[in-house]
Amino acid sequence: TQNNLTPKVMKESHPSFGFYLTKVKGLAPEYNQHSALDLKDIFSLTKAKLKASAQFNYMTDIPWLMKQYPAEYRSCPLLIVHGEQRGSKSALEKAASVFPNITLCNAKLEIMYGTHHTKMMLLLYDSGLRIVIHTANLIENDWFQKTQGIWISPLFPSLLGEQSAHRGNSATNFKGDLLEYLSFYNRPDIDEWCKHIKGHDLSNSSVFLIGSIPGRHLAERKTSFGHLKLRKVLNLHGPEKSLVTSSWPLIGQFSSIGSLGTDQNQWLCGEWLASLGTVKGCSLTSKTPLQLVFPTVNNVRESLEGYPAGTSLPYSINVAKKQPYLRNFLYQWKSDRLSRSHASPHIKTYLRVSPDNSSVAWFLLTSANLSKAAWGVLEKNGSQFMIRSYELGVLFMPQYLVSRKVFGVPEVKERKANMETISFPVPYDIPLIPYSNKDEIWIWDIPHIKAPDRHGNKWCPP
Ligand SMILES: O=C(O)c1cnc2c(S(=O)(=O)O)cccc2c1O
Repeated sequence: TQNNLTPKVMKESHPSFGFYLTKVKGLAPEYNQHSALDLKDIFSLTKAKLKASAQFNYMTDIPWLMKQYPAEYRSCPLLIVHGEQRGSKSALEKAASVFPNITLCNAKLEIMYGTHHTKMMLLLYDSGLRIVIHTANLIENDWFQKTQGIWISPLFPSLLGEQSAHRGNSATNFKGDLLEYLSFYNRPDIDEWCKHIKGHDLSNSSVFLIGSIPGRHLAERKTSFGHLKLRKVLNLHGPEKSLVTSSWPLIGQFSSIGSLGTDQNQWLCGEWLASLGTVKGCSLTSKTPLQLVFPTVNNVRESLEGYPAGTSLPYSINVAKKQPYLRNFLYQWKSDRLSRSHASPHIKTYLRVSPDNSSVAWFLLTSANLSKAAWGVLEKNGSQFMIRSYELGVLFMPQYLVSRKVFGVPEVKERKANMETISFPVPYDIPLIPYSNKDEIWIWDIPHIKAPDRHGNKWCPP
């Protein structure tokens, strides 16, 4: 019998720091009960009355989305922010036209190949505002058989009529950064939501916002977004370099990979790794060991979905063959602790781990895959920073969440003596498992016919 899996009304000091995964159908209850949510759970976390909501996403199935809202809220104003263009835009307009409460907002995409990847919900209640930043498309296929990440904010109280960009901010400047990110859409419907955000007290938000806005950013705006924003935050608020030395590996985990350049030292192990390897007071430690988690062909074949999981892992052969060096950094998807080794990853996470795999210096949940389009690339001798896509993520820093220097890693047997640390619920098993010499990286546009998946099918793309 399906016992009541909706979480108890969440204590604001939930030990997961507001970080959750999506439920996976068919798992034993304990793997779904506490730190896993589905969309209906998100709408039921509070008894407060929903007044309006905004959904920022890449793919939205409007009829399905409306069914996830409790019936009494299906007529509340809903703003859907998307990046559809041409045919798919008119399809979305057609689907939305059936629902008078839905307004569509088309994020401008003026740079080629840019997409609106950002996945965020703004939920305005009669007694507060909740923000959700996550990795799942608003389509059924993304919500019950994959590993997806969700950050749920506290229910931020109203400033009782006052609107302020500064009051109700936090030490992480979350409110300021969110307002800045939203201002770059330059859309009236989004500006309306900025007024709601200004009207609430976000001083309880203890995560940093790391967003990407398409553009060629100059001067101080270069560090407002993408990997240069992360570099700035780590430089100002990151771990001590005496503790987190360059021997601490950087783990990147994602569901797609872009063209990273023919030489790994150009972007990947150059400017990108220098940013993610930054610690307080210094950066440019590109000696950081790099570990990249991306599913093998076997990981996909053995997943709950079988080979079709690969339709959400769009790594193309034309890109892969230009960067064989990636092989040196690759690790498998494995999440036995959470019973999600077969829940194909659509989540994207980045973290810094100690060489002995006992501690985590910081953890980022984001929509950003491993690509220049998402993270940005310096151009014109570093004078401008070019980003193609909208992305959004939240950075969990131990000092701001548990006033400790590091998080622990869950299930670390030999806990160091008196290292009473608080674990961060990392969604995959650490230590990571490297690719075996027989493993191949998943590529979605070539055949995979050596062995059938659990549904008895092979993969023969069109
Ligand atoms: O969640 C997203 O934001 C996202 C973006 N793009 C995807 C693509 S593709 O546009 O890159 O071809 C192909 C398959 C799945 C995708 C996806 O899940």
